[in-house]
Amino acid sequence: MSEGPLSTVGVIGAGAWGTALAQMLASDGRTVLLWAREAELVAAINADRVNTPYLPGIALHPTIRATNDLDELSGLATVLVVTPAQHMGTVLAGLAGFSGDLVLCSKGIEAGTERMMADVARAVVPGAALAVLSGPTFAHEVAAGLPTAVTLACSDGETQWQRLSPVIARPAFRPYFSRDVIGAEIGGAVKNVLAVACGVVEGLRLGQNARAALIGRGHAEMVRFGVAMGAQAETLSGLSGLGDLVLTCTSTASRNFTLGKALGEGGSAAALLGDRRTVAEGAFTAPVLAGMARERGIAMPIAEAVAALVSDRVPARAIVDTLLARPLRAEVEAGVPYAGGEDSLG
Ligand SMILES: NC(=O)C1=CN([C@@H]2O[C@H](COP(=O)(O)OP(=O)(O)OC[C@H]3O[C@@H](n4cnc5c(N)ncnc54)[C@H](O)[C@@H]3O)[C@@H](O)[C@H]2O)C=CC1
Ligand SMILES: O=C(CO)COP(=O)(O)O
Repeated sequence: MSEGPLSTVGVIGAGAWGTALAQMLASDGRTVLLWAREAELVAAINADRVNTPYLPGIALHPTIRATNDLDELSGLATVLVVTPAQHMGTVLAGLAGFSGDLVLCSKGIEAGTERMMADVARAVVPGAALAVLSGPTFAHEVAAGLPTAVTLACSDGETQWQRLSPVIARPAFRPYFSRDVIGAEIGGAVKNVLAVACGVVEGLRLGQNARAALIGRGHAEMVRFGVAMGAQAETLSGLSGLGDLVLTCTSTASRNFTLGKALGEGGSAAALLGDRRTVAEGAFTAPVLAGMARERGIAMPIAEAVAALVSDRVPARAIVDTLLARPLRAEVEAGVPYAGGEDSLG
């Protein structure tokens, strides 16, 4: 299906992912309005056609225009939101009256409120039609035009998909339709936490078996939590769940994995998080995710371990010992990966 004359698309957030999405969207010649928080970045993108701080080495298409003014995006039909998860609510407050399709691309859970990104957006921009775009998508690969597939979960179902898919799909960028908004959100948020854990395995040189075990048992945690929150298990085994989990748990291109590796090598979380410019969402999601799981009686020992680690409460080696000492149990119970058990990681 074609969308007629190419519509202008807005992108909020000019970090690596927002800029890569703008580049992908502009690849068919359409205008993309890219909102950046930093005035100097707006000027640099418009003058030099490159986003050196966040996506260096990519020559941006001429139809991308950066702006610092959210009002410029308020009348568009489609806007992608790509801020760090913890700042989405504050930034979206500047677009409160928006009534088009708002496509949420950030991965995380809001600390303090325990809100998923769609809950944040629904509260702040009540007139928008929400969708979630999530999947295995390293920004630099999408910006380079390499083949990529994502879940596009539409809260308004097929009608919204018919509107959005021609705007978002490109020959090498394939969205797959879903109605499972919460499932797509949980996959992206939880995999960041698990990627930190896989980085720790690498930093401690625990081997490939340990990494695969962590991906398998981490996925079990994702499914337990997701199903309890109303997600479909199938979504969590798809692109935005298992697909993204495998990508981020196996590559030093992942910021979350790299953070975990440095923690495994003995770095302190406070020091590692203190002066980074780019966002490792798992560090912010782990404590709130672990808290939500505890409140609901859902066993998530790996998420608990990462929460303890990013708070500098327990050293990495001690956490591994605790995980290995857990009682033996069934792998699957009544169709859901085993849900029982208590853990204490400090
Ligand atoms: N980089 C990637 O490959 C992918 C990232 N994502 C998600 O996209 C979201 C954005 O990540 P990136 O684009 O990678 O960011 P980034 O790490 O490249 O850049 C950090 C961004 O945070 C913004 N920022 C810093 N302080 C802020 C504040 N107080 N208020 C508002 N914005 C602030 C900066 O302006 C910049 O845009 C995250 O939720 C991430 O999980 C999703 C898929 C792929
Ligand atoms: O979400 C991502 C890939 O899908 C990016 O992962 P990192 O934030 O760990 O780099």
